[in-house]
Amino acid sequence: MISVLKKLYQFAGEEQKNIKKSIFWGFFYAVFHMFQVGAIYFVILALTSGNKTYHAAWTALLLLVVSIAGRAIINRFTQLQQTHAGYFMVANKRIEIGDKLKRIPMGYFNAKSLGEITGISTTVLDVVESNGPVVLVNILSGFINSIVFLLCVFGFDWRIGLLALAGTVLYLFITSVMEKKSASVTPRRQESEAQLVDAVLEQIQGMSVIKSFNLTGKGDRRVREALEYNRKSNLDIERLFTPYMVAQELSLHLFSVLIMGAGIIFCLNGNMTLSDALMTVVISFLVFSQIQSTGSAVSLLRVVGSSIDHADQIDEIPEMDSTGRTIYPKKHDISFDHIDFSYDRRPILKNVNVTIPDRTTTAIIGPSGSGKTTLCSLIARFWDVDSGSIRIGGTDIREYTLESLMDQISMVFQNVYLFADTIENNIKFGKPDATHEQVVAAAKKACCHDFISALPDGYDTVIGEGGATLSGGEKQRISIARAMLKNAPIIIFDEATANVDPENEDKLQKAMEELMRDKTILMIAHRLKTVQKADQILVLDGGRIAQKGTHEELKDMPGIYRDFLEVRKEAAGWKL
Ligand SMILES: Nc1ncnc2c1ncn2[C@@H]1O[C@H](COP(=O)(O)OP(=O)(O)OP(=O)(O)O)[C@@H](O)[C@H]1O
Repeated sequence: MISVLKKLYQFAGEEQKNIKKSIFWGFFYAVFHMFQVGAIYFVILALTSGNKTYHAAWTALLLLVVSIAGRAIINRFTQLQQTHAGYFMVANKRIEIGDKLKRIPMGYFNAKSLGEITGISTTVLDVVESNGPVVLVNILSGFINSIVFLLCVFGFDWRIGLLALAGTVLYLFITSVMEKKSASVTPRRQESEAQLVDAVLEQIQGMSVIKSFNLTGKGDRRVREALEYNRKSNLDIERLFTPYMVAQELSLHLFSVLIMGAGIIFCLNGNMTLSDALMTVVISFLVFSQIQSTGSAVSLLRVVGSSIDHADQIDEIPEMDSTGRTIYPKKHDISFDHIDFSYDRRPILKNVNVTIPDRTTTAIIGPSGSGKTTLCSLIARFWDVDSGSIRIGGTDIREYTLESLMDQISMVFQNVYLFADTIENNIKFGKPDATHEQVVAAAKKACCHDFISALPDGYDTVIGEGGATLSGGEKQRISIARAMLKNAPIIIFDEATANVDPENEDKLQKAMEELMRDKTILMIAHRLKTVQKADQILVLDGGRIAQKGTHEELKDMPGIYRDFLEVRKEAAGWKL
């Protein structure tokens, strides 16, 4: 239990000061609580001594008022401190996770699903946010307050003190056994919650497919299974905890009765005054209240601890960018030096050895699955090569910091992702300090100014998550405007013509030509015109460079490119 408390305290980071304050004020809360006990004692003394004056009643009333007001004020401050600590310690962790995810290989997103990461950032951290500081403060101040109360009881009567101590020790023993047992079931609950988030996310993302295949009602099998697993793991926790909770309750009730009985017996035997015996009855009701609230917090502590472990798993993923330098090369030629690359253990690119000279355009073509997208992704270090090296301006890309590497590159892919934000902010994504005029200029060059201006809120129009409220062609042109504004010297381009109507295709083409001027371009080409105009054509086949040259050099040479030209429109699996 102590190790989990330490872990939680360390997790709080900068918020430790608020937690410390909360515990400090928690001590005074207990002192004000003792005023209430004092008030009762005053009344009992007055009633049993026969000295029935208003003085005792007023004193008791004053003590009660001070006790209630003091606790109310302290409660208000500690609640604020705890909410602040909970919110900020988790907000900091969420920002840390976001930063971390930018620095890890994309392969992680294959192995760990989106749902797992979403689950950690939402439900898992929510548990820490809403319970972490409360649990920590309740346990620590609960212990301090119990000790203070016990010392007072010992001061009052050592025999009653011993009974109260025995009850407390028994209660803590049962609590600690329960806490250890819970270690075996709480991680399973975390896992089931992450699975549930994963299943729900997948269902929402695939909703259009579910609807189009009329699978409503059947498509939620994974969600149902995840719900069932979640229900079962929650019930397992309850089943495991219930007997211990009953034992906790019984032990405290037993010792309350023993304390009460002892007071009465001592009084009857003449070993205790009537007023002290009455006070003992009062003590029997109050003495365990603090330790009881500590006990309930302990059962939550394990859940919070295992949530922290779950969230900390993300820290253990090795980062890609630990040794990079900030480099801004003068030239932006890209060279692939005998590179091999596999996804897990499946070889995809084999001995690729080619250079893309500075400020030239290289078109990559090849059958679906030949490795075109993979080759492009390696330049931005979405993954690292297995062997060989990729250099930009003569320097291995692994020597760049991720920031300085990404400053050299703009990527425009077919699947454009736009954030649920204004169009202006989406265009400014690669250059957040750009002015409105610069945004408009980029949008004009990318042929999207007209359709943006026609929207009711123009550049301030908020687009749906992923660009849901725009057409495919509009999204692509916005992503080109984004790349134009960033003005990186290297453009990696998936020439997108699929699902774009002829009018949009012309506009897209114009936008692309504008973007490509004076840049080093690596383009997955789909249009014959683009391929013919390229300074260099790479033909990828089965992860190898099968042919390399200009259109003029390759068009009459026997080989894949010539076959491709001849049958380009009919050939299955080729994209044009
Ligand atoms: N993230 C990934 N994890 C594992 N395998 C992958 C991943 N991405 C692609 N692959 C596999 O690697 C191979 C090459 O894929 P890649 O997308 O690079 O081909 P491509 O030539 O761009 O195809 P297309 O023209 O259809 O877009 C394919 O067999 C694909 O299944």
